[in-house]
Amino acid sequence: MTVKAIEVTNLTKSFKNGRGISDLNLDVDQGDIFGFLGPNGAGKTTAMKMITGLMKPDHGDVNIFGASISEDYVNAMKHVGCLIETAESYPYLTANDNLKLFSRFYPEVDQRRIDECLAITGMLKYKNEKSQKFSLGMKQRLGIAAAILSKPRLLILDEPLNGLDVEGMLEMRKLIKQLSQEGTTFFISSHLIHDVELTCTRIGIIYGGKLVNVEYTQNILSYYSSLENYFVSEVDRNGRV
Ligand SMILES: Nc1ncnc2c1ncn2[C@@H]1O[C@H](COP(=O)(O)OP(=O)(O)OP(=O)(O)O)[C@@H](O)[C@H]1O
Repeated sequence: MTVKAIEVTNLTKSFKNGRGISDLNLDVDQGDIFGFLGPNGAGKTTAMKMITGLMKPDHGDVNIFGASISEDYVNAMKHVGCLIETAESYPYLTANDNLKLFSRFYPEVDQRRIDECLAITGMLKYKNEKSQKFSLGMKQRLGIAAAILSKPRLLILDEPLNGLDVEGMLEMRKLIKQLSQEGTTFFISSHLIHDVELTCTRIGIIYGGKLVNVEYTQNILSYYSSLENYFVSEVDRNGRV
């Protein structure tokens, strides 16, 4: 049996205001483009921060390719690239120099690979421009370029379409599919139902801090006319909170 890309067990985080994540259990198989779909405030970023070790859960654990985030962080994150919340870069450095700085964590990443990542994300033509002049979409692409530098087996992306225009969204979707065909597994959070429907092979719906259901996109679309109809029906079935 192949090891799961991500295994989340009983993940719980309760903020002082009573909101957070409650007893989240989910698996992401290798090869999935897993869409973590939920409205604003559903708990996507909180879950993703715990999955990538940026936030400590109250309970539960996460295994990535079999290694525990809480007990074996370095091994768990060894094959992971991530982009959580907004893509940060050094504004006074060029796109190229930002990636060079980032690549110091990865001895195998050379200038050729940096150029390759800039090309893959459509940023090669802005290679020598400082990131302070970049639009949100360009910063997002630079963030993805940084996340794929080390050729990670798993990419964890929090709202990767944030700030992208229609053309940017099409390109990002194409990029995700291309990397997926080359063997990368994805865990992507989004509140954009239409985009998740077009991009993801499996979908987990999160609502009010709880995972409502997980299903293959193909199965959803064989029973429902759109992901939106499925989403509304699942949320209703599980009781709006
Ligand atoms: N540090 C915190 N302290 C208190 N409450 C928080 C904290 N971080 C998040 N929350 C609350 O937890 C809930 C989940 O927030 P989270 O940012 O995970 O949602 P999200 O699904 O990523 O939403 P969005 O799409 O708007 O980014 C929200 O109600 C939010 O107000």
